[in-house]
Amino acid sequence: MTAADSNNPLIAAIQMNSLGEVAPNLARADDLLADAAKRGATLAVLPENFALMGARETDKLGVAEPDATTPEAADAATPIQDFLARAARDYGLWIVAGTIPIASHEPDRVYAACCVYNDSGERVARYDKIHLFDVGVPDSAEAYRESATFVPGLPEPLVIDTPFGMLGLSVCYDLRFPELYRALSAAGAEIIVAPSAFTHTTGSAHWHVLTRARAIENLATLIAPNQSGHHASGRQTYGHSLIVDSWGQVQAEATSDANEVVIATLDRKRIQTLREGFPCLTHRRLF
Ligand SMILES: O=C(O)CNC(=O)[C@H](CS)NC(=O)CCC(=O)C(=O)O
Repeated sequence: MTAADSNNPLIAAIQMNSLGEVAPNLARADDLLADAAKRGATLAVLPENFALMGARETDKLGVAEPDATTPEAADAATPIQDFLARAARDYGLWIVAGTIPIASHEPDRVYAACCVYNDSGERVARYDKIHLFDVGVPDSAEAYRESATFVPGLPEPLVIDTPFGMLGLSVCYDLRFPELYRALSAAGAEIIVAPSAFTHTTGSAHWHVLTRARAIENLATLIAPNQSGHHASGRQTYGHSLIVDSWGQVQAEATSDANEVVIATLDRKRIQTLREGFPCLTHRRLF
């Protein structure tokens, strides 16, 4: 298998243990992307918050950037987005860049933006996380209020045309909202990404079931890189980054709780064959 085999490209989920400073996280992401490219991947997906898992949620405000494709960025520094464009171009790799904090119209809240770069380093899409993690974790002292720092994206499915198929975008907590994935597959998605920072507690209980269910329901390949290990906040994330095929089987899974690249073959033909022979997507009665 080579990267040139466009019907069966290699795809990578990049697991990270991101810490509290941007520069070392970008250096680590750079190494991992280079490794994915060297191993023949044509698409690599970074986890949520790959550039910063800070001591406090509000640390993300301090590193938020204007959207580099807008006039507001003309006089501003955009080091994270510059890095992503450069890495995609240098490594000839499509990159789905987990999430990064991008400025909103509000002074004290930002978007959790998932930007996609093609292998020439052009940004071809931006999805803003729709569902925000405002929860108390049952039977634990853990509580999260993502909406204190983040503005939700508009509730619209985003699917983009790529050389390896129609790619649907989602992030982390979105995995608990199956209607988004229905909307993505209805809009043509064959591959769905879900870059994540699942907590260790909820990941142990739900990560494999949620990712596999979304793949099974939609007969779509799911690429779900996760944060892993302990972070500057003292929190622990679950790891077990996954590539799940369109029949819901785990094709590749991270085995460490550190930085790791997991790679699998995307079988595009199988997605089509499955959808024709097992047409549950066309048997829908409600949505
Ligand atoms: O915790 C951190 O520092 C980073 N986490 C994140 O960035 C995001 C928002 S708080 N995590 C999730 O959405 C977890 C969802 C989840 O775990 C579930 O749905 O069970």
